[in-house]
Amino acid sequence: MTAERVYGDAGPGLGGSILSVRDLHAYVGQSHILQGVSFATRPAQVTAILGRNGVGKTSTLRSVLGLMNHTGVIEFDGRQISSLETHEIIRLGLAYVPEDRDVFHGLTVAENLRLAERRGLAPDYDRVFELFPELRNRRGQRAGTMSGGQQQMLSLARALLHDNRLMLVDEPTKGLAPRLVSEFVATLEQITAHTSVLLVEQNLAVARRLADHVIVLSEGRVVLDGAAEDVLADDSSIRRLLGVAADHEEG
Ligand SMILES: Nc1ncnc2c1ncn2[C@@H]1O[C@H](COP(=O)(O)OP(=O)(O)OP(=O)(O)O)[C@@H](O)[C@H]1O
Repeated sequence: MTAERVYGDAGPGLGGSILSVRDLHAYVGQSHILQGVSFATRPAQVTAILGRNGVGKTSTLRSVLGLMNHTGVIEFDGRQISSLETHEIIRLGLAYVPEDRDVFHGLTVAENLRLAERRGLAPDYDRVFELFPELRNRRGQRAGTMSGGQQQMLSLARALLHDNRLMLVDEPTKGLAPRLVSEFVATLEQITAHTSVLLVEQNLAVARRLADHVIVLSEGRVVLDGAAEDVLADDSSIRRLLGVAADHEEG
């Protein structure tokens, strides 16, 4: 199944793309969650996956990471990774920032960061503290006592300790107060300036600010795929598929 509308040249299997997904099917028990998802990220760009609740956005990220039962072809840097274990996939240079913020509440900021260090690689604490100066000041604080926004920063910081070819980031602004969303997006903009990102995002204003390329999922399938400015300008499709107007600004 191909997208119902493809804008420009964003078809699956695009030459030079870091991640290419073809005919991805994923299952939870008897439920057929992803029903032939195909797309390719573009080099050095932010690809946003949009869609209503439950359409399979998180399942797409989890399948790429080998965390979900799936079939199909997933290529990372030209290498087929569908049959690899998650730890092998991560080691190829893929970072995951999950929706539920993978911080250890009982551990301090410094301990959370130390646990994210990868064996044999030098962690880049300078980069992390430059992006998140507040975390330097809170090194001794238990993560569970920090605000949602601060925990989200820590979750991102854990992924940024090492260089990655691609970051998979799931709804980073979810649950953040509107005032914090804008601040957080500014930090994400700095990160996306030099790292390719596959971003799941429900907030259209955030997608508009960060995404170069957009795919829209509906019922486990890609239904729109193209340059962000083209896809997000298609008001009737956005209204139908996301339930909001394309010019709706939130947060
Ligand atoms: N572990 C699971 N057990 C049962 N159902 C699941 C599981 N994981 C996903 N699903 C179902 O698969 C469908 C897709 O879920 P997924 O989380 O991928 O959607 P989503 O687009 O990310 O939604 P949301 O925006 O709500 O996070 C949903 O109907 C969800 O209930």
